[in-house]
Amino acid sequence: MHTERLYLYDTTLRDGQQTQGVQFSTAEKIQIAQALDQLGVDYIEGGWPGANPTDSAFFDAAPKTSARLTAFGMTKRSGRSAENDDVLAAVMNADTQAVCLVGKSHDYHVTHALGIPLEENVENIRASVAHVAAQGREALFDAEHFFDGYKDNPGYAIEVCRAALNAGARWVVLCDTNGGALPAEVSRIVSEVIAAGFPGDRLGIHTHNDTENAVACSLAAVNAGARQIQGTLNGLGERCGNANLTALIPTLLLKEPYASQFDIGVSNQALADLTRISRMLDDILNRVPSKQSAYVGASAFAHKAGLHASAILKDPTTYEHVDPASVGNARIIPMSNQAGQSNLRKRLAEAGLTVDQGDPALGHILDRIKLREADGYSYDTAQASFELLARDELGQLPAFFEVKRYKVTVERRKNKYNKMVSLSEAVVVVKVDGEKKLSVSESHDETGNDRGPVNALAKALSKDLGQYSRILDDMHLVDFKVRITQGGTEAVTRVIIDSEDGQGRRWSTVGVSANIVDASFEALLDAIQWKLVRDCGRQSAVAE
Ligand SMILES: CC(=O)SCCNC(=O)CCNC(=O)[C@H](O)C(C)(C)COP(=O)(O)OP(=O)(O)OC[C@H]1O[C@@H](n2cnc3c(N)ncnc32)[C@H](O)[C@@H]1OP(=O)(O)O
Ligand SMILES: CC(=O)C(=O)O
Repeated sequence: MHTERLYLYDTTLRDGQQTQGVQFSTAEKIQIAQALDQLGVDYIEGGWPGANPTDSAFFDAAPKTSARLTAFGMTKRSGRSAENDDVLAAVMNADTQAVCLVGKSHDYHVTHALGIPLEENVENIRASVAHVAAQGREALFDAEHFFDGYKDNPGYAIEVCRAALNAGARWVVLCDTNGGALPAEVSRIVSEVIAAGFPGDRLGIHTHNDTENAVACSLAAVNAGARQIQGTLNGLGERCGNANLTALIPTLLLKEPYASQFDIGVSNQALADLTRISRMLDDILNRVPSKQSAYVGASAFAHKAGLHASAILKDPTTYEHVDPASVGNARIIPMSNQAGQSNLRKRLAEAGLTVDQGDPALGHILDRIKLREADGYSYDTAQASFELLARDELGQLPAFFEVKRYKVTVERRKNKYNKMVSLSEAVVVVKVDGEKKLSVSESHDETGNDRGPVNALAKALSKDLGQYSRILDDMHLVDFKVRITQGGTEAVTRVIIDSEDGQGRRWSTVGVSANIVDASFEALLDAIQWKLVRDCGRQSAVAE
C-alpha cells in the first residue's frame, strides 16, 4: 500500500539545455514536453522565458499538459522591486501555473558574485517569492549552492530557505549546484534541515553529476525526507549533467523501499515507454545512445559472457535485476554462440524470416554482422539493412537491379539574379530487366533551393527502375544522420537514412565508407531494396 507522494520535476528543457552543445528548437521542446507529460512527471520546467527567443517561443506555443508547466528565472535584482524587475517580469509573463526562481544560499556567493549584503539577498528572495505567490502561481525556490553554503554557514543557508518558505514557496529545492556533494553528506544535511523544523514534504533536491553521484545523492535526500526530485532525461545538464530521471524513475518504481513507500506520477504502463523516450531524446540531439545507460541502454540487458547467456536462457532472473520489458528495453544475447543464435532467430522472425535452429546460415549471418560492425556499421537501429544482410545470406534477396556506376557533382554558380547558388546533379546507370538505363537528376525543391547531392542521387536512382519505379513513388527520405566513426583502424563515415512510404512505414538503413557520398549511396540502395522486398514479394525476384 502506497502512503506518500513523491514528486518528479523535470528540467531537461532548462538545465538540460545548459549542456554544452545542446540547443533545442521550439518544436523539439514541444515534442520533449509531450513525451514527459505522457510519461507522467509532475512538473516540466520549460526554460527561462525572456532569456532567449527559443525559450520565449516555447512558452508562447506551450502544449497543454497534465504536468505543471514551470517557468524558470532568477529572483529580482537589488535596487528595484519585484514588480519592476524586467527579467522577473518576462518570467511571470510566460503565464505558467508554476514559477521556479533561483537565488543564492551560500553567503560567499552573495558577497562575491552578487556583491550585496547578506540581509539584502534574503529580502530579494522573500520579495520575489511573495510576488509569485501573490499572482496566484505556485512558487518554487531553487536554493543555489545550498550544500556548499550549508557547510560554510549553515545558519545563513537555512535562513534563506526559510525566507522563501515563509514567503509562500510550495517547494524549497536544495541544490548541489557544483555537483561535489556525496550521498552521505546530502543525507546528513537534509536530515539536519528537517530536524531544524523544515517540513520534508516542502523540500526538493537538485543534484549535478560531477562525481557520478547525482542519482545516489537524490536518493539519499529522499531517504532523509525530501519529497521532490529534480532531474533530466538521460542526465543532460550543465557540465557533467543532472540527476538522471531515466535511471531514477525505474528505481523508484521497481526497487524497495521506494516502490512500496511512494506513489510517483509515473505508472508501470508508462514506464514501459521509457527506453523509447530516452532514444527519442538522443535522436533529437543526433547523439549515439549510450549503450551502458542503466535500464535503457542497448547493453543494459545484453548478456555477452557465455556463463551468463546460458543461464539467462534457463531463467532470465539469473542475470537480470529487473525485467527489460518493464522499461521498454530488450534482452540481447550477442553473437557467435548458441545463445546468440537464439537471439538472432528472434530478430529474423521479427523480419518475417524463419530459420531453423542449428541452420549454419545463422552462424554466417552473425559472423558477417560482427565483421561489418568492426568496420563501422551499426545494425542496432538500421533494422532494414540487417534484414537485407540476413536475406542475402539466406539466398532470399532478389536481384531487383544492378548499379553499374554513379556520379554526383556539386556546382556553385550565379543564377539569373546574379546570386550564388548551389546545384547538385547526379547520374546513375543501372541494369534492370536486362536493360541498361541512365538517369540524371538535379536536386532542388519547389522553390528552386538545392537539396544537396544525396537528394540528387536518391532521385536519380529511383527515377527509372523499370517495373519497380511505380513501387517507389510513395517513398521519401525523412532523416539523414552522419557520424564519423572508427572502422578498423581508419576513421570512416557512417550514414543512417530513415525512409517513409505512403503506407506509414518507416525504416532505417546504414552505409559506411571513407567517402560520405558512397556511404549515403549504400544506405539509399538498402532503403530502396527494402521497400522492393516488402512490396514486390519474393515471387517477383528478377534473378539474372
Ligand atoms: C545554477 C543555474 O544553473 S541557474 C540557471 C542559469 N541559467 C542561465 O544563466 C541561462 C540563462 N541566462 C541568461 O540568458 C542571462 O544570464 C540572463 C538573460 C538571465 C541575464 O543576462 P545579463 O543581464 O546579461 O547578465 P549576466 O548573464 O552577464 O550575469 C548575470 C547577472 O545576474 C546576477 N544574478 C545572478 N544570480 C542572481 C540571482 N539569483 N538573483 C539576482 N541576480 C542574480 C549576477 O550578479 C549578474 O549581475 P551583474 O551583471 O550585475 O553582475
Ligand atoms: C538551480 C540550478 O540549476 C542549480 O543550482 O544547479
